[in-house]
Amino acid sequence: MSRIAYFGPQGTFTEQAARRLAADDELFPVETISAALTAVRKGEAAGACVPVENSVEGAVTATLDGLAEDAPLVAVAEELLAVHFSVLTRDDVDTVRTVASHPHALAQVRQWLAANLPQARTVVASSTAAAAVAVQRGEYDAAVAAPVAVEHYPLRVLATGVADVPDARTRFLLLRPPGTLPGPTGHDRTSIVAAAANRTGALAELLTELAFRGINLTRLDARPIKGNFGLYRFFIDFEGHVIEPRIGDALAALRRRCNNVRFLGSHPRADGVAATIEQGAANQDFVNAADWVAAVRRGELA
Ligand SMILES: O=C(O)C(=O)C[C@]1(C(=O)O)C=C[C@@H](O)C=C1
Repeated sequence: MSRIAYFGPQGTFTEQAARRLAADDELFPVETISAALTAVRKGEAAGACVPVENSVEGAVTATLDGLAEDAPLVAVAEELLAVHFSVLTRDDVDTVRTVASHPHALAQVRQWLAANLPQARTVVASSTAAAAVAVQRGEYDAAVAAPVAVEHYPLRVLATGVADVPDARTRFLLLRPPGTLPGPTGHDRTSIVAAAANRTGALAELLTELAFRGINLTRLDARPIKGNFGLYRFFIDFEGHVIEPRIGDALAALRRRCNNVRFLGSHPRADGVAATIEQGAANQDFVNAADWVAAVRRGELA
């Protein structure tokens, strides 16, 4: 049994994801995403569970930035959770004047808050569960939290099933130091972060390397390279596993073209969606083509 740090405190959506991703491990909460990554880098945890993207609010930037810098970590598994919230308050609150939560959570319930608690001011907390803790302490009147939070913090449930977008989902990663990769399944996702050269067409060239090999993107995010105004690094997720010839071929091309490429993992997709294979871009096509070149070099074929 190993120790896995998760973005806490107890009662976050991330804790639920960690329970599924590392069911046999000992889980411990840390206050921030950055602290979860640091725990792994310092060897205090064997892995970390953190959110990476939400279908309504997009990238969890603390996770992206944390993966691009410092010692490399790789995603070995992912989990997808449906996200709808409970609004929690204390028994002594008559009128809700302040509502606290994680910024991603507040962004997912903006319309609900405007319609149901128009008088309330929103306050940012480090996580949904941290907001529940603050309400319990009397710092704020209500928290937008995961439904399980009420099992940890004895608060009054003002509303449940709160979500502006009914099928909102958040994707979570289980991160570990580089080591053995999970095996390919046919429904994998590979993630990289790359700093394209600062010249016309550099990003287009990078994406074309993937497109040429029939590789379907599942996400593209740009984040500023801090301290270099106007320069960005690109987080690119695509279908496939690094062990596959077509993916290895694309990664080698990106490595040639980019200033910097960091591999962030290949692992099965939580939604089980199989990779799209374009005509002429199957792994066997790459193997056959390489065999043909080898035969030409040996003078056996022309
Ligand atoms: O605060 C939490 O409960 C988290 O796990 C973080 C987080 C996020 O970063 O997106 C996870 C799921 C929800 O979308 C809202 C917040």
